[in-house]
Amino acid sequence: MIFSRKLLKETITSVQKLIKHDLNIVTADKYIISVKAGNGGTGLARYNGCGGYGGNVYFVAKPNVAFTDIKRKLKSKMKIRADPGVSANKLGLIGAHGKHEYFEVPIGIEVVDRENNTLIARCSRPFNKYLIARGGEGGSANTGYKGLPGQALEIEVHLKLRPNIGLLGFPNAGKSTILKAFVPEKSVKIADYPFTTVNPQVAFWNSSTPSTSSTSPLAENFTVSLADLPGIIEGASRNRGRGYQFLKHLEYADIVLMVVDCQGFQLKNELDCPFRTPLESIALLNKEVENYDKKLAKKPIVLVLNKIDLLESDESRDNIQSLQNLLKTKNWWMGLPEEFRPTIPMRFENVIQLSAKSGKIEELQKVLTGLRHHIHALTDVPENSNFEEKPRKKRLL
Ligand SMILES: Nc1nc2c(ncn2[C@@H]2O[C@H](COP(=O)(O)OP(=O)(O)OP(=O)(O)O)[C@@H](O)[C@H]2O)c(=O)[nH]1
Ligand SMILES: [Mg+2]
Repeated sequence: MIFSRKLLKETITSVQKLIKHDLNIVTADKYIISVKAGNGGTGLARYNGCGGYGGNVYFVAKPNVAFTDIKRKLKSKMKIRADPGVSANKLGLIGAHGKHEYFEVPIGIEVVDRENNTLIARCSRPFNKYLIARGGEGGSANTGYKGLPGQALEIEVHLKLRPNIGLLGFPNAGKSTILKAFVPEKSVKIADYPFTTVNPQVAFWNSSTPSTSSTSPLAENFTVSLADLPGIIEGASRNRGRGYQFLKHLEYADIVLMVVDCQGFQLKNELDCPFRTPLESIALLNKEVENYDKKLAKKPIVLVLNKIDLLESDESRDNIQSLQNLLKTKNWWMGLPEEFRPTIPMRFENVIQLSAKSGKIEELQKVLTGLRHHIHALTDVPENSNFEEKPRKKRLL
């Protein structure tokens, strides 16, 4: 009996651990939902009766809602509906308004209208409500006593991670190995083939470095979130290799950690996948990032030249040293052929040589700690919603 209790406790603990671990793996970061606001109720022409307005559909940003809760609540139908307005009749000349639908979503999601690919709302303010679809006007003399239809639209909701530090690089560069070096207790999938990481995953690193600045909110002991993203490939900004879905997670990153294999990169040993030197890889990553979003190329970026333990000759070590020196200059890209040159060349905050596999990442940690003035506390949510609500018209009757 005692034994089985112990076993049960152990099982519960390991399941809890697993769940905790799973929460940090982002298995879904986009849903498609059909939204329909309520139709207006019909009026009654003979008695000048007015139908009620249809209900609106709102999203309410809530801190304790997870992205996957959306799917859990909507199940496979993925539909959100608000009530129609009540029609006028002889006994009730003013029809009641339809009930609004308030749907809870996690903070930070973005809502895009699929028809014209426009951003409808950025749900960034906790407990704020965001109008997604407006209910139809109730029938009255204005509308010829017809109830107007509520807005109907198909939307995409996007989860964008807000990591303090986002890892960027071609496949196999060693991004996950770096994450693992930061958080050795986390189970991270690492392998010697491209696309090992298929879903973004987030880890938390606690730095207990003594404070040098009294102004930083994160002085002394601070925790930063790191997002390990799947490797992108050339053409990622045109969504090749689902690149768009991964680059979007860097939009809100405070610092981008760009990782490049110091021996260069080739996706496959095939003609249409040419070998890229480390410098070409960096320039191509720069181009992908700027094509996706110019603002991204201007973020604070730390560049890691990884796998230096694989450099065998003095000559190759010297070459990497010269490359490191070149990358610290403003015009690092100028010697490249035209097709590699970025439009917005990145200015690296720092360039580091590393062997992530060895786990010795103190220098990188020091550099990131030195950049903590760029890092927002994990609770900060930038506010930039400008969506205004239009009140329902007052009716005279
Ligand atoms: N020798 C050496 N190998 C490394 C180093 N860092 C990573 N590797 C190896 O490189 C391979 C790829 O490492 P990952 O960390 O999975 O690379 P990734 O960038 O996360 O790859 P994707 O998830 O496919 O984008 C693995 O076999 C690692 O063990 C390093 O510093 N030195
Ligand atoms: Mg990986």
